[in-house]
Amino acid sequence: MLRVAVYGASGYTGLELLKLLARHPHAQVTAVTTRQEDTPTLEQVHPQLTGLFDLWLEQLTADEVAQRADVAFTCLPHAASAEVVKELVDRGLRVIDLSADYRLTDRAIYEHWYGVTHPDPERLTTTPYGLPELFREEIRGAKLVANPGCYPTAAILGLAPLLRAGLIETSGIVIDAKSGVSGAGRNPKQHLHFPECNENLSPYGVGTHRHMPEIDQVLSRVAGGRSGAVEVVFTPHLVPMDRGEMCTSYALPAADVTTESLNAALHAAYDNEPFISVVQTPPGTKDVAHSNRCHVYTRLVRGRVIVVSVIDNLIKGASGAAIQNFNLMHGLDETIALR
Ligand SMILES: NC(=O)C1=CN([C@@H]2O[C@H](COP(=O)(O)OP(=O)(O)OC[C@H]3O[C@@H](n4cnc5c(N)ncnc54)[C@H](OP(=O)(O)O)[C@@H]3O)[C@@H](O)[C@H]2O)C=CC1
Ligand SMILES: CC(=O)N[C@@H](CCC(=O)OP(=O)(O)O)C(=O)O
Repeated sequence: MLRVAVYGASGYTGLELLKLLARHPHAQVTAVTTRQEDTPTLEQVHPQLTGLFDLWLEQLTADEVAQRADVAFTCLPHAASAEVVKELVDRGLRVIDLSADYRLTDRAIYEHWYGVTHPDPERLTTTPYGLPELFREEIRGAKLVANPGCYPTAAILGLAPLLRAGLIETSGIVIDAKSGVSGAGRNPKQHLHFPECNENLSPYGVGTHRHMPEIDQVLSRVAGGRSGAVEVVFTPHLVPMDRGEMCTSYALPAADVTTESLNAALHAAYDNEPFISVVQTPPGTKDVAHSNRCHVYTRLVRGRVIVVSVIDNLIKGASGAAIQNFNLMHGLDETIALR
């Protein structure tokens, strides 16, 4: 049995993670942390967890956590997360970081897009990017894994097999993305207030969203330097629904591509993957809601390749992927607690 600590347990990814951990046969949650002075029970913070854990949220030092846990999930905002992660890794814990802190391998790019000094830059080049469908072997046995962002997960899963197969050009990729409001976390903000976001559809972070360099980095690696680095145009939209995420991506075909050859490349990549399905009718976010699944759909239309991918932002886009990485890091069946 692995003893598990969850940092930032009061948030949305913390909640989803705890629901999955509650049914994990090899995990026992022994610590849940908060910055707050009072110590509510998990049930008070998340009534959905009633009866599942006998735990209080606590302010704990890294030394205290190291005595109680073998593994930690850090469900914290970026920058705050790396401050904690470095202390835990130094004390021998394995860590799955749900924040963006270890995803970008270049410190200068991180500091440019996030506007903060990286608290633990030495680990940036050695931390695997936790997308098992692309980097499974690097994740196996790793001490620290960078869980991907939700939008990058959906976008990359749609585009990577087509890039790798040489079916799309590296330049000219456009990603039109949509997310439910839980993607922004539980902390209230004005644009997430019900009268502001209900019955409204709005783009944000146009040209400035920090997931753009993350997608570029991973797709450039997948393309293997073919025609230089990938630079996508990525525009996210906030959709008035609780959860779910869709990326509709457009790319230029690189060769004599057909809808059949596009589908063949996706099938070759995903037919043995437990959580990815290539579908033949346009997918919707409800098809994968509350699951660790991603559905991918592709067509060639008027000389453009279209790829649609859907995930649940809180599961395959965050906590489900974190459990998948936890399983891989510990040599367990990757699908435990996720089927
Ligand atoms: N929501 C999503 O769909 C996804 C989120 N992520 C990433 O996962 C991480 C967690 O996200 P999410 O659960 O949505 O966020 P939430 O805002 O819902 O929860 C984060 C928790 O972290 C704690 N916290 C907040 N600020 C700080 C701080 N400065 N220092 C330490 N602790 C803090 C808070 O707990 P307390 O007040 O009790 O201390 C809070 O409840 C973030 O990095 C996010 O970007 C990644 C993929 C998808
Ligand atoms: C709707 C909404 O606001 N979504 C978030 C995505 C959260 C996420 O996955 O971001 P991390 O990179 O921090 O993990 C955003 O656009 O910032």
